[in-house]
Amino acid sequence: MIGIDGLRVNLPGFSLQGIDLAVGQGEFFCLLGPTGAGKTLVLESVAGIIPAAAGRIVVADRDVTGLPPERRGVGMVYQDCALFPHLNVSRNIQYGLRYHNGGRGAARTRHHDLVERLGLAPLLQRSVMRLSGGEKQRVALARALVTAPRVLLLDEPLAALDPCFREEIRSLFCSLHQETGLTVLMVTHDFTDAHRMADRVAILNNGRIEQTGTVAGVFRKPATAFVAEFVGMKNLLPVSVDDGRMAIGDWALPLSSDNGNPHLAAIRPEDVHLRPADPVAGERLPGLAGTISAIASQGTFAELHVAAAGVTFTTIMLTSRMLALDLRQGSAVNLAIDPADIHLI
Ligand SMILES: Nc1ncnc2c1ncn2[C@@H]1O[C@H](COP(=O)(O)OP(=O)(O)OP(=O)(O)O)[C@@H](O)[C@H]1O
Repeated sequence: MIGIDGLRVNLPGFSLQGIDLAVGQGEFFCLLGPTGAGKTLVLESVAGIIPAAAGRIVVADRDVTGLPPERRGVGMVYQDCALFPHLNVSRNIQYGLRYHNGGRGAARTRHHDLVERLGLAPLLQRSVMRLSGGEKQRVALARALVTAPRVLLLDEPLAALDPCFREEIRSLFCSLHQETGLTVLMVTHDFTDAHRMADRVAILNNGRIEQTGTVAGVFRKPATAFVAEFVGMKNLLPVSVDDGRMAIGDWALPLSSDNGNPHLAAIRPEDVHLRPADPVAGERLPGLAGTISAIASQGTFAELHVAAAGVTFTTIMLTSRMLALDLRQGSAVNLAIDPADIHLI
């Protein structure tokens, strides 16, 4: 439904360097990456706001590379909503139709349906300056959808919302997507959004795609150290390989022939299980003796750094459990890590 082939964009000081992406009909696809990675530029290229220096963009089987924005069949919602402050809610929504050809009757029906669906009826005459963050996003969404776009582009639509509205708008996007089967390409730098909404994701770094895959695949099996760090693999530890065995620090483990020649072990913090020093009788996971070297409180959770086997492992634990076990800096502990949870890069 959206095809991006070899897209290049050259700007002073930044370029998109050969982006390839295929988003299927009805798919909810998230483009993730740190700030300045080029995510918005990819969306703006699809929307026709930024010209491509090379490559091809296809929307709904039509090559739109040379078409102006209003003829591409895309609707776009921005982080800050980009509503017109001098127009009321109703006129902001109708503005979306200004540059679009199409039946007036059908547009009126869509306008009516969207106003109902998005709960905007009581707000139609209100100035957009007097709306909450969540209401503004609903108006921006209605303005984008009133043109009946073939695809919806969302540029960090949740980033400016406080947590309460964020959940409301997340649920709204999910149900709208399920009801309409619309193809969605959304930019975010929050992996929670991807977990909640996306079928697949691509991770962008400095103008290039590092990895594309299902949310679970990228989360559990990052292809590069950059992606591993981005998805929160707090343990990225050097691996040495010798004679069919590998070692993480002093911890020796078997190396299967499928593992190739890894240089990094990536382990999620929640997969590093910490117990008080004496291993529980019958413990089946391999244990490593260690000492807590630092504790960083995160409120409900605490991040614990544990020196073991000559390296430092990072784990997380409920603060209440940590206090109940009387764990503190310097406490002797035992770490259990299932080798199946070690992802080799
Ligand atoms: N019109 C432009 N002219 C020149 N440089 C630009 C333009 N638009 C974006 N850039 C630069 O291109 C780079 C990528 O910008 P982009 O907005 O795509 O990043 P992003 O991944 O969406 O970041 P964020 O998450 O912070 O929004 C940045 O360095 C930005 O300053």
